[in-house]
Amino acid sequence: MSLAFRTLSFGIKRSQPKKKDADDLNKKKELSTITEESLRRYDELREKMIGKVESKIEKKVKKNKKKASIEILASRKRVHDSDGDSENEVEETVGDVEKRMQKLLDDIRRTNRIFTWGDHLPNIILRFSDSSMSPSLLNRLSENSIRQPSPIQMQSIPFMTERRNVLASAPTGSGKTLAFALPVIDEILELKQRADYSSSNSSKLLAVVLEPTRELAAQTYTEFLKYCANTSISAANFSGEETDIQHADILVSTPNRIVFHLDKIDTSSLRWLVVDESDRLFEVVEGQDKCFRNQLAAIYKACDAKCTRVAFFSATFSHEVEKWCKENIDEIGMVCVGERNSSNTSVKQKLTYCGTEDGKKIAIRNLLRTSFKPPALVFVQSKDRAVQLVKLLSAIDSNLKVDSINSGKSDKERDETMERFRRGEIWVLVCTELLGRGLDLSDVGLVINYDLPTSIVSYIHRVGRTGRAGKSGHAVTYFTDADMKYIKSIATVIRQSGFDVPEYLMEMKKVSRDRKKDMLKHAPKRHKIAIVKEQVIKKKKMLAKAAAEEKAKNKTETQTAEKPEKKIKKKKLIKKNNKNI
Ligand SMILES: Nc1ncnc2c1ncn2[C@@H]1O[C@H](COP(=O)(O)OP(=O)(O)OP(=O)(O)O)[C@@H](O)[C@H]1O
Repeated sequence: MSLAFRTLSFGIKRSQPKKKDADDLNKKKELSTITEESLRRYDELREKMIGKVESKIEKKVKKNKKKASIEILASRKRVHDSDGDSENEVEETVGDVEKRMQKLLDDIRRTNRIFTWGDHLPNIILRFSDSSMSPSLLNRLSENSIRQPSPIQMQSIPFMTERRNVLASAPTGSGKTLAFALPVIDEILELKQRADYSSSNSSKLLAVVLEPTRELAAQTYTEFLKYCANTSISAANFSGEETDIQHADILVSTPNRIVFHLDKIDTSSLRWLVVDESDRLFEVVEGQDKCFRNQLAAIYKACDAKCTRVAFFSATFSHEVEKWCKENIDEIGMVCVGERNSSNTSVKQKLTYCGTEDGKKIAIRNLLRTSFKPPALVFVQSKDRAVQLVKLLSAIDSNLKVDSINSGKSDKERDETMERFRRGEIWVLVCTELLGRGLDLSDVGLVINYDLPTSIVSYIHRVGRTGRAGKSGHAVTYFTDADMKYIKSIATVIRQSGFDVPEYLMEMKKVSRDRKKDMLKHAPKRHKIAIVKEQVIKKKKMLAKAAAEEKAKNKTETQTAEKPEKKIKKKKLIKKNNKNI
C-alpha cells in the first residue's frame, strides 16, 4: 500500500529551507518590526516636537508682554517685524520636525505592511503607552507578556481611540482580538469614571461583539474578562438563557442569540458594535431567513444610537463588506495588513497529491507515524467524515488520542471536547469548518487539510489555526484527482506565501467564478473513509487479544477470590475436628 502511495505522490519539492525558518522554528517572535533605532528616533523627534511647541508658546507670551511695554509706534513696528521673523523660523522648524516624524512613521508602516485608506488618518502607535490607554490596561498587557503592538494594533487602536468607524483586515493569529478589545475596554473605563456617568446607566449596553460560532464567542469573552479583571466593567457571553444581559456593559455573542433577545437589550448608549469575522457574518444563504447576513442587518438596525461606532475585523477581506461600508458608513477608516486574502507566512505550507481517497489514508498514517508532534487539527468536509476519520485513526494507532468536534455534537459535548483538547488530552482533533475560523489554540503546530477546503478563504482561516502570535507552524493539504478542478486557486495562495507548489498546478486552467460558487455550495462527493482491510484484521486481532486478556484476568480474579473461601472452609474443618477431639 505504502509503495502504491509513493508512486502516486508527485514528490512535491520542499521549499529550500530558509535559514530564518530553521532557526525560528517554535520560537515566538514579536508580531511587528519596530527596531530600537526607529524607537530612538521616534522618541527624539517627539521630544523635539514637544520642545518646539512649548518654546513657541513661551515666545508668544513674551511677544505679547513686549508689545504692551513698547509705546513708540516705530520701535513697536520694528519689534513686531523681528518677532514675526523669529516666529516663522520656529514655525518652519516645527514643520520640519513634523515632516521627519511623518516620514519615520510612514517607513515603519511600510516595513510592517500597514496599508490605510480614508480621510484624516491617525498616526500609528509604536508602543501601547503611546496611546491614551489607562495604566491598569497597560499593566494587564505586560502581565500577559504583550510588549509591543502588532501591526494591526498599531493602526486600529488609534482609529478606534479617535472614535472612527473602522474596517480592518490582518493575517490570522496577528492579534485582531486585542486590536478591538483594548480600545473598547479603555473607552468604557473612561466613560464609567466620568462624574456624569450615573448608575442609572448601568442597564445600558456599551459594546456588542459578534462572533460566528459559540466557541469563538466564548474565546473572545474570555479575552475580555482577562482585560476587564479588577475593573467595574462587566462582560457577558450570551451563550445561554441565564446570562444577565441587564447588567452587562459588554456582550459577546453569536448573532442569532442577540437577534432572539433584541427587544430586551437597551442599545441607546451603545458605543461600539464590533463585527468580528465580518466577511463570514456578511454571508447570504439563499432561501434562508436565518442566515448571518439577515441577522446582522437586524442587529445593525437596532444599534442606531448616535454615539454608536462600528468596527469590522477579519483575516480575509471581502469586497462586498468593503463596498457596503463605503456606501453606508460615514468617515470609515480602512486598514489592511499585508496582502489581501493571503495566508499567514509563518505557516509552512505544503500540498500533497494523494491520487485517491485511499492515498489520503496512507498519507495521514505516514505523517502521524513519523514527524508528528501533537497537538494537531485535521479538517474534513462533513460531520460524517469527521466520525469516520476518528475511527480510521484509532484503528491505525490505538494509542493515538483522537476525537472529533462538529456541529452534530451537543453544546456540552463541544465544550468538553475543546477543554480536553486545550488540556492536551486530545492529540489529534478532527473537525469541520466549525473550527476553521478564529480559534486561538496556541500550541497547534500542525494543520492537516484532509479534505481540500472549498475556497481560498476557508484555506486561509484553516491553516491559520497554527503559526499564531509569531510562532511557526506547518500545514499540509491533501488533494486527489477529484480535486484537480479546484486546486489551482489554493496552489496560488500557497505560492504567494512563498512556498513551493508543483509547476503543473500553476499551469492548470483558472477556476471559473461559477465553478468556485458551485464548489462553495457542494464539496466534491467523496468515498466513505472506511477502515482498510488490513486495519480491520489488525483491529479484530487487537480486540480478540484484549478479550482473551480480559478473560484470563477474570479467571485469575475468580481464582484469587475463591482462595479465601477455601481457607475459611479449611479453618472451619480444622476447628470442627479440634472440637471433636
Ligand atoms: N501584540 C501582541 N504581541 C504578542 N502576542 C499577541 C499580541 N496581540 C495578541 N497576541 C496574541 O496572539 C494570539 C492570536 O491573537 P488573536 O486570536 O487575536 O488573532 P487573530 O488575528 O484574531 O486571528 P484569527 O484571524 O485567526 O482570528 C493570541 O494568543 C494573543 O494573545
